[in-house]
Amino acid sequence: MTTRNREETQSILDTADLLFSEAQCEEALARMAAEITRDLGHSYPLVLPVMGGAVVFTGKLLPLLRFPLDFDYVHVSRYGDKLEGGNFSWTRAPQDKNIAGRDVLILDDILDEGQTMRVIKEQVMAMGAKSCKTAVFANKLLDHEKPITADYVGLDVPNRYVFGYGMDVSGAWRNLSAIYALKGH
Ligand SMILES: O=P(O)(O)OC[C@H]1O[C@H](OP(=O)(O)OP(=O)(O)O)[C@H](O)[C@@H]1O
Ligand SMILES: Nc1nc2[nH]cnc2c(=O)[nH]1
Repeated sequence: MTTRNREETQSILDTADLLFSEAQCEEALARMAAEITRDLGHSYPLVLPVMGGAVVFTGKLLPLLRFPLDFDYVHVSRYGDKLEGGNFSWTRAPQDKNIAGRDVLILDDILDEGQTMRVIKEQVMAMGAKSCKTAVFANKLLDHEKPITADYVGLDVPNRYVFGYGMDVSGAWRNLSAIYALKGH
C-alpha cells in the first residue's frame, strides 16, 4: 500500500468529482436487489464476492436479499496501488468443494476491462457450477467490447478512475458511500 499522509489522502477526495451521490447509489442498490431476488430468490445460490473491492457492495446488498443463500468469497487483485490493471495476485481462489452443482452469484464493485470477472466466472464454471450470474455495482463505459457483460449492473460510470463504495485509491477511500472520479483521470 502506498504511504500517504492524512492530509494528502483528504485532498484526493477534496479535489475529486462527485459522480453518484449516496442517494443515487442506494437507489441503484435497491433496484439490483430486486432484480437478483426476482431471478435467484427461488433457488439457493452461493454468493461469491470478489474481495477487497466488493466489501461495501456486498455488505449493503446481502441484507436486502431475503431468501436462503450461502456465502463464500474470493480475493484477487490485478491493480494493487496502480491505476491500470496487471497480473492477477490471488489471495483466495474459488474453492472447488463449495461450487460444484451450485447456482453461483459473483459480486464485484466494478467491471472495468472485465478481466477479473471473466477469469473468476471461467473458474467457477470449470468447477462444475450449475449456473453463474455476475453482479457489479459499477460498470465502466469503455470504447471497446469487454470479454464479459455483467448480468446485473448498478451504475454505468465514465471511463475515468473512480473510487468510493468499496473502490480504492491505492488502498484509501473504500469507505465512502458515494462514487467519485479522481482528478485528472
Ligand atoms: O475489470 P477489471 O479491469 O479486471 O477490473 C476490475 C477489478 O479491479 C478491482 O480490483 P483490484 O485489482 O483493484 O483489487 P481490489 O479489489 O483489492 O481493489 C475491482 O475490485 C475488480 O475486481
Ligand atoms: N478503484 C478502482 N478500481 C478499479 N479497478 C478497475 N477499474 C477501477 C477504477 O476505476 N477504480
